[in-house]
Amino acid sequence: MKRPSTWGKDFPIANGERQSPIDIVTSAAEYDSDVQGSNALSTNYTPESEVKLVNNGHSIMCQITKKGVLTGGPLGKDEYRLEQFHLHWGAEDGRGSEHTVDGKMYASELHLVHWNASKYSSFADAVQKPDGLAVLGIFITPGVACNQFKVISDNCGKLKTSGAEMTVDTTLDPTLLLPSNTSDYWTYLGSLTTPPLFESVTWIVFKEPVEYSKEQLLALRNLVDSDGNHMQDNYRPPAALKQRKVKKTFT
Ligand SMILES: CCCCCCc1ccc(S(N)(=O)=O)cc1
Ligand SMILES: [Zn+2]
Repeated sequence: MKRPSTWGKDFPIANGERQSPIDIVTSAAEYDSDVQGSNALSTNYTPESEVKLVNNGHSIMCQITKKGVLTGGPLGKDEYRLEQFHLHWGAEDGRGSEHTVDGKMYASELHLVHWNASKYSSFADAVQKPDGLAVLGIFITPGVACNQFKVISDNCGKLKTSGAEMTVDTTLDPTLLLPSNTSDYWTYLGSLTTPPLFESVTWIVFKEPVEYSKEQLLALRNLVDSDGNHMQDNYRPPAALKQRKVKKTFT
């Protein structure tokens, strides 16, 4: 994939009104009490009984096969189905996340991608609809190892080149990839952060980062992309906020 600065030519929506990621200016975010209590954000994931991993040339992706559901919070009454998760990261710890918080970049960002199964028939059908997708963004910071992520990081060596796929014969519970606090998040209307950049994503970015070990981050940086280079810095820089408001669920 060419550099983000070149995307505007082939994907004019790159300069659209609801592009992602954004810099989250915490002082400008508006508290929204409506996303608490009974309609708090809720995940109900079924652990994968085997794990399908793909090096798709610009990230490492886990294709979900079990029924996993995200509801509540900013999603109204709709039920969003977990489709896949993947990550973005830097060449070093000081950069790599797509969203930033008051200009701060994290080392990596995990995206759990869901599609609106209450209104659409498939991910492909939902991917271009304004209320089609919901993505959970989890910031990653260097620290202790994340045990559930070992299923991915321990297999990066076997997924080195673009197009490589494998099925790992182990279970994986996506719930264990989430931060302990899933009540505090920012949410706003945005887009896919890679081409085709469709403006179809309700973003939910958790305030609490998750720790991965140095080794786990290094495993990501040793992957090879579709250009045959080390897969690093596969993050899009923040786009203009334009006429949008970011909501927050905490004071
Ligand atoms: C017509 C096929 C479209 C596939 C779109 C795949 C995709 C999913 C999530 C994200 S992200 N980084 O915004 O979570 C980017 C791209
Ligand atoms: Zn992503």
